[in-house]
Amino acid sequence: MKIVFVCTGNTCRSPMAEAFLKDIIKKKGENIEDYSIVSAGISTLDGLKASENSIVALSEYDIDIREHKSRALTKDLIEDADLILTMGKTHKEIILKYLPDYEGKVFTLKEFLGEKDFDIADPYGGDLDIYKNTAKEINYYVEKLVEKILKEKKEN
Ligand SMILES: N[C@@H](Cc1ccc(OP(=O)(O)O)cc1)C(=O)O
Repeated sequence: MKIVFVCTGNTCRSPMAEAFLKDIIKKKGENIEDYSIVSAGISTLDGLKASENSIVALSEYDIDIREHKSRALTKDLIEDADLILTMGKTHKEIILKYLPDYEGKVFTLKEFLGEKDFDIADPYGGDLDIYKNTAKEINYYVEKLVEKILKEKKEN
């Protein structure tokens, strides 16, 4: 299964989501080789480090994202993915504005999990507490995501 998380800069939210998903999938005893889990940004450059506060926030979960390098979202990444999960509504809207054919596989993370409030707020420029809250929120939803993926896998 190929999943792409999308945010704006790919230095804060989507790298957290990517790292949480890899970590939780492994902890559930799943074979990580069965999954391709990446993240990308709608408006970024390739090769930027994760923001310092994101690195610190995830270190509290014993997750190390110091090696993360940002990547710009591409049409190829979207075409190739099974599921594209965006951090905000705008990210989804931008993708579908250019690539409307992929409507069936692009969702906000919260929408995909049946929530009404669609955005994971952008912590960019905020203090460490804001990043810790973002990490907590993303971790919560990624836990739910794993439950959903594994449930669907069992049923199929
Ligand atoms: N605001 C930044 C870009 C940016 C926006 C959001 C951001 O956070 P995230 O990686 O969660 O989208 C990171 C970077 C700029 O001034 O260019």
